[in-house]
Amino acid sequence: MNSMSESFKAANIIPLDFKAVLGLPDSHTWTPTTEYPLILTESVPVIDLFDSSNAMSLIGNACEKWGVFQVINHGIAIDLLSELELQTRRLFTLPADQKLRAVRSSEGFTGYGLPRISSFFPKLMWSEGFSIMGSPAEHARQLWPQDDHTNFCNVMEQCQKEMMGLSEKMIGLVLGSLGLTHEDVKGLGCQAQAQGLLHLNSYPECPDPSRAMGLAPHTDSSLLTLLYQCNTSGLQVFAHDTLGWVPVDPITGAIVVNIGDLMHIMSNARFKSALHRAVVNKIHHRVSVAYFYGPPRDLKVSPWIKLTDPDHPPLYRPVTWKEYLDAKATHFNKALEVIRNTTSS
Ligand SMILES: C=C1C[C@]23C[C@@]1(O)CC[C@H]2[C@@]12CCC[C@@](C)(C(=O)O1)[C@H]2[C@@H]3C(=O)O
Ligand SMILES: O=C(O)CCC(=O)C(=O)O
Ligand SMILES: [Fe+2]
Repeated sequence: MNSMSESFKAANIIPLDFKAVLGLPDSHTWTPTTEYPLILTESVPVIDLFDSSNAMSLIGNACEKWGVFQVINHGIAIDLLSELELQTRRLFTLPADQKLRAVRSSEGFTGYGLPRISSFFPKLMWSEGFSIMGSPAEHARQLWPQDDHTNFCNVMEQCQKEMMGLSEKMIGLVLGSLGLTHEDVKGLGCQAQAQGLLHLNSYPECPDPSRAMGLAPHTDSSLLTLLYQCNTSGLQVFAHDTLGWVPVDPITGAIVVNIGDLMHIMSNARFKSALHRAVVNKIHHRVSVAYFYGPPRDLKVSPWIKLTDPDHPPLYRPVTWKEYLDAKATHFNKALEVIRNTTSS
């Protein structure tokens, strides 16, 4: 085990043992930029799903302006979200060597590791993650070989189920706001085939937050992402009109909904995927949980016919989620440009 963790360390592909360092190591020191200010006078919309009379139009406006909004009264029980936070903290507070038993393989999607976008930056991020697709039992056994991991698995499985349900509901509302029905987008909105990935994020207390980066600016590759911030601030969204970073203040029990790149493609760029980042702080160990919702494995995603006409030609060529993730792994924030039709303006 030791030799494996040593070789990963040498290649810088496993997270730091955050508890073992006192100051910010050079490997994690970013040059602070003042290029884009923090904007405290604006905030992303908060939409009450219980008030179904105008939720759809509020969602449409939020997707056009921000690509992100928060939902309340979404139907996922607060007790389950609290359990989710507890189990997430339980995992990340394990000793570093224990977490490394469940390290994500280079080709794998699941397990413990650095943010996948780390290779695009000269400095490392002040965070670690753990991805789950389907049953987490195998990784849970590696993490807790002696202890009971039933609770961890039950909570993660229940959350995946609930988040899949909420994603389906949100997709319906987002499509509706574009004037589309499930009939128009055959192949989407079918729980049996849609794919979801639950991703736990951990941002330990940081000795020098102004020179560290929790999660560097990125858009998600999904159709949409649900994010539970566990009541600790840190998420910021880039506002393209005012050119600044807007904090997404956590609201107890609220879930953040992000438009991902695949929805950007399907809406023919009417809805922009939201550029966002996570900052860290000195006092709190912040955890968050993202659920990436995507189309069925073999479905080629392309701009919806109904949203295109001679004045609005399809801007992107068809891609599967897997093909898009491959493009993202090579081109990162330029992936959307790479799949843009060359004939469109
Ligand atoms: C399905 C996925 C989306 C994601 C890559 C992944 O395979 C699993 C982790 C996801 C995540 C979480 C942190 C930010 C992000 C850009 C990354 O590096 O890994 C996203 C990826 C994404 O949306 O492209
Ligand atoms: O932790 C957060 O607030 C953001 C997480 C995120 O952007 C992600 O997991 O893709
Ligand atoms: Fe994200």
